[in-house]
Parts: sequence; C-alpha cells; structure tokens
Amino acid sequence: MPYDDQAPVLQFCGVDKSYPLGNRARRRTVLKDVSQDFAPGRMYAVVGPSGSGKTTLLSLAGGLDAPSAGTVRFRGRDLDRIGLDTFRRRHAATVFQSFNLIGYLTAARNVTSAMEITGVRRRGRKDRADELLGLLGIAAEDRHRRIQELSGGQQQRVAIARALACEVDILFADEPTGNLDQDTADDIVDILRKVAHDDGKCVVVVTHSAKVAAASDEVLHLKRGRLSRR
Ligand SMILES: Nc1ncnc2c1ncn2[C@@H]1O[C@H](COP(=O)(O)OP(=O)(O)OP(=O)(O)O)[C@@H](O)[C@H]1O
Repeated sequence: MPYDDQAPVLQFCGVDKSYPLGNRARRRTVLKDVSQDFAPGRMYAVVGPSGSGKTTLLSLAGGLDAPSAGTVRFRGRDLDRIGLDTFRRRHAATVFQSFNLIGYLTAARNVTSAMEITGVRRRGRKDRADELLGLLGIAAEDRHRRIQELSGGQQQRVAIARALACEVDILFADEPTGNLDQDTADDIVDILRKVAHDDGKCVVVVTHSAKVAAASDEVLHLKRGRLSRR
C-alpha cells in the first residue's frame, strides 16, 4: 500500500502500551487508548507529570517500540507494515536528552556519519553538514572540534543538525532544553520552531518546561496514561 499524502504525517489510533510487572503475568498499563493526529509544519509539546508516559509515547511515535494494542501510522501506513527500522531510517529522527553523539568524533563528522547511516546525499555530505552546523550557530572553528570539547548547548545544536541531516519528515526531541541555561534553551526552542514553521517538519517535543510548551503550536497533556488537549 502506498503512502497517503492526505493522511496525517503521524497518527496514533487507539494506542495502548503496557509493560510486564516483574516476572509475574501482571502488566502495568502506561498508555490507554491514545488517539492523536500530528501535522507537518507544527510543533507539539507533550507535557505531564513524571512517570505519566511521555517518553513511552515518544518511543512509540519514533518507532523505537511497538504498541500493545492499536496502531501508530505514518502517512496512513501502520509502522508495523513499514517496519520500525525502515521508519526510523527514512522518516523520523530523535534528539535525545543525552544527545547520543559520538564524543570522540568532530561535530561535522557526527553529522556526516548520520547521513551515511541513513543513506542520504551520497555527494556533498561535507558541504551539507557545514551548512546545517552554520545554520544552527556552530562557528566554523568549532565544527571540526570533537564533541567532548563542546558545551552542552553546542552539543544540543549539533544533535539537531544531525537529525536534520537525515532529511526526515518528523523530528522528536526528549527534553531538548533540560540541561541548558535559559538563553541557550530559548535559542534551541527558536530553532525547533523554525524547523517546523520554515522547513515544514512535524516537531514533537517532550518537556517539563512551561516555556517550551508555551512556544509550541499545540500542547498535549498526558495524565494517568490518557492524552488530552485541554
Ligand atoms: N521498558 C520498560 N519496562 C517497564 N516499565 C517501563 C519501561 N519504560 C517505562 N516504564 C514505566 O512506564 C511508566 C512511564 O514511564 P515514562 O518514562 O514513559 O514516563 P515519563 O512521563 O517520560 O517520565 P519522566 O518525566 O520522569 O521522564 C513508568 O512507570 C515507568 O516505570
């Protein structure tokens, strides 16, 4: 079945997620009957108390795990049918709180290696990495320094450049401003908004920050496994 360009870029349809409790047959239900459409060109914030299932939701949306019931769809196709690996490689990128960069490689090399892994842009990878890092405010002299020599804010910018280099439709970010000072956090939020509004990507951010939520186009609240727009 081909992708349906009219369908939401991402869609949760009656999704439940439960985890086994210890070695018993009982399970803990974390998400209950979650249904939500996500559109391109918009930034969504997922908020809720600790343990409410935000990261779980992100891992299902990003194809890192599968629902216990219901479906997650990309442009009308069930992720299960697309294959979680294929979905992750071609359509979605996640920026983790820990950045998940390779510390001993340079900023530029982290970006080009993502392009190699996902198979995008056989030509001009170095130029594209340079361009993206420049757009994200990494100075020319810092682009060839190792990640471990860069500040937390710089690393977060490189992590976003790395995700954008994969040329995917959806960008997920788990607490993207969690470890940053307020000015740097504000810059990162501006960048994510631009990625949604100027580049037309669907951006989904898990956050505890009221400021990040206020900067988003839509705020989704998770409470006891239920998602609401309130
Ligand atoms: N792999 C797993 N196996 C078992 N239980 C899990 C697993 N992942 C998450 N959980 C449980 O699911 C619940 C929701 O966890 P999750 O990390 O999604 O919450 P969260 O809202 O992101 O929390 P926080 O804001 O503290 O990061 C928690 O009770 C957690 O213990």
